This record gives sequence, C-alpha cells and structure tokens, in this order.
Amino acid sequence: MPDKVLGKSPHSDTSTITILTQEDNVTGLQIRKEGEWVPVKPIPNPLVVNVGDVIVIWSNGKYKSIEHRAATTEGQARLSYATFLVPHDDVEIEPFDHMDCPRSVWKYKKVRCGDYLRESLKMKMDGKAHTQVAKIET
Ligand SMILES: O=C(O)CCC(=O)C(=O)O
Ligand SMILES: [Fe+2]
Repeated sequence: MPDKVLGKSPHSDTSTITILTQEDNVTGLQIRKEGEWVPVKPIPNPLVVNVGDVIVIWSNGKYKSIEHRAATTEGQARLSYATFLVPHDDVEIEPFDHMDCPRSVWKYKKVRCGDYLRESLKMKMDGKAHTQVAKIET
C-alpha cells in the first residue's frame, strides 16, 4: 500500500555519520533542501553518507545533519541497509575547541552520547525536533 505508507518519517540521524546502501534503480531516499523534498537519484552500487547530529554538536552547527525520509513506490521493492557510526554511550559530546568555538558561543550543551540517543528516540520522529535535546536555550 505505498499510497498509505510513507516509508520512514522525516528525521536526521543521531549518529556521527551514517552509511546507507541503496538499490541501484529504485528511488526512495529523499533529502530536504530549502524546504523541498528532493529524491536522491539512484546510481549503480551506491553508498550514501549522511552527516548526523553528533557532527552538528561537535562543530557547533557549522556542519548540518541532513533531514531525510524514505518513501515507498508502488510495484517496486526496496531494501536499504543503514550503518550508524555512533560514539560509545559514555562519551560526552560538546562543541570542539578547535572549531574556533569558545564556550560563550556554544549553541549546544555537553551531552552524554547515550542520553542524547535515548532522549531523541523517546520523541516522535519529526524532522529535527529531537535536536532540541542538545540545544542551549537562548
Ligand atoms: O531507507 C533509507 O534509505 C534511509 C533509512 C534511514 O534514514 C534510517 O534508517 O535512518
Ligand atoms: Fe536516517
């Protein structure tokens, strides 16, 4: 029932990077660019690499995690494998000093990686709403 099922709701990954295999010839993955959903064009033997939220925090927002979703297509089976590279649960993530980032300009607070993942997973998957977990309120 592809007309009734989206596939995977919009989100950004809570990883450092994500490596995704895709089908050679079935479109499904879409990224959000300037508010529009743009399909990722299939190519032979693809590996898609997504920047995840941990890199956003480390870079104090200089690098953006991509909002994406997966859509189904009638009559076309689709399989993707996602490998999420995530620090150990106990690793504390915070903006890196060497990103020219004194504490006074931090947009993200120090969070334990496991807490960030679990707090994000508790929330409804809704684009980048879960990144609030690590944001410093202004
Ligand atoms: O199916 C895909 O290509 C994307 C899957 C995905 O975004 C995820 O598992 O986080
Ligand atoms: Fe994803």
